[in-house]
Amino acid sequence: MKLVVDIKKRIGDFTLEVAFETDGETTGLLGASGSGKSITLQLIAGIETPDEGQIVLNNRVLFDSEKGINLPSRKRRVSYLFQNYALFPHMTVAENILFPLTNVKEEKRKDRLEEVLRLMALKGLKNRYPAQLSGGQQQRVALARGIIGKPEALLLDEPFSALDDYLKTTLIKELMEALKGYQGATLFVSHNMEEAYRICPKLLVLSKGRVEAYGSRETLHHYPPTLSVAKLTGYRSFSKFQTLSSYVIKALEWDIELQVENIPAKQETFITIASEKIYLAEDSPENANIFSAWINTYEEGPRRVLCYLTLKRPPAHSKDDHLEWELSKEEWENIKNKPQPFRIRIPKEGIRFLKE
Ligand SMILES: Nc1ncnc2c1ncn2[C@@H]1O[C@H](COP(=O)(O)OP(=O)(O)OP(=O)(O)O)[C@@H](O)[C@H]1O
Repeated sequence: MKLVVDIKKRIGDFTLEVAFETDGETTGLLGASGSGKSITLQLIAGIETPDEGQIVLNNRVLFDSEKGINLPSRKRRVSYLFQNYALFPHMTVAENILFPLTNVKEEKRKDRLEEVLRLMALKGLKNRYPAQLSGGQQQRVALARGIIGKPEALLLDEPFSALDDYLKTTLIKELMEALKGYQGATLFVSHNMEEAYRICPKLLVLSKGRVEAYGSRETLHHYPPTLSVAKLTGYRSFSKFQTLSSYVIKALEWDIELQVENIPAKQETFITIASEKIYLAEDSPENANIFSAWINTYEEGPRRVLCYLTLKRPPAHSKDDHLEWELSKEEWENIKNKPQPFRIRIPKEGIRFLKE
């Protein structure tokens, strides 16, 4: 199962120009608001038409501007589920879900219905009307309707945005199970990195209508190529830097010299450090990249504590020059009453160079 997209579309001042290929692995579409995620899905679904390019699904050409091919939505075998899913109010849950299954024998329809009702945790609700369902249940009916016809591509535009956290987690698990057996190409738009990470082995990051990064979730998390991808993937401390010698840089915001493993490329102008990759220096035999740090403020979560460090004696700092340090509750209990400053260590291998 393969989806190949190489398209261009101008809408007003906005230009979308994206090219990527996905296989059976679910791909998460991330990017700031207005970066072109929804339009990309609409172009693949056939709701909008590209100005130029090609869309090919499992060797079937859905769109080709040069050959003049533009299959209508209903013939694409693509299911597009968007935020404002519309259920038919006068139809029951079962009727809504079965709606796309025309020309299918009654027995098969029943089997498929039972299968998707189970998958979407909707058993017992099949005779209700949409108005008698919660927002989350309605969303699951829409998902069930989207997959009942076994589309070759499933395009999900923030399908869980209306759900509370608990239900969201449960449904994400269920959806992951369902998608394991699903053979089609799946694109999943999300604003939430953690949600996308849990569901999607591959991530595609859009920025201003272009592909800024595309790769496995592990690669993008460990080696974000740009400042905005790093922000999306959860990095929170950034500094401009100056190269002092081959393997020594000066982080300007934090005013420290750091030994690094790699020589930065020309276009790389920022560095970042993962907040969980900072350690107490006490127990370390290493002596590179050790600094005095004061905790300025901290936020205590249920399992982790986030400290905002300053590497200069307070109060000579601004909010921007903080270095974020994430600790487990256990580590926090160990250090919270110790006198400051602490000695912290920033391992060379935890430092990442970023393009702007
Ligand atoms: N029908 C339209 N007419 C004019 N401009 C449009 C239209 N639809 C979308 N746009 C513009 O195209 C750009 C991309 O929109 P799109 O909805 O794809 O973004 P998105 O990444 O899905 O954003 P969000 O995360 O906010 O949903 C935006 O700048 C938007 O204003």
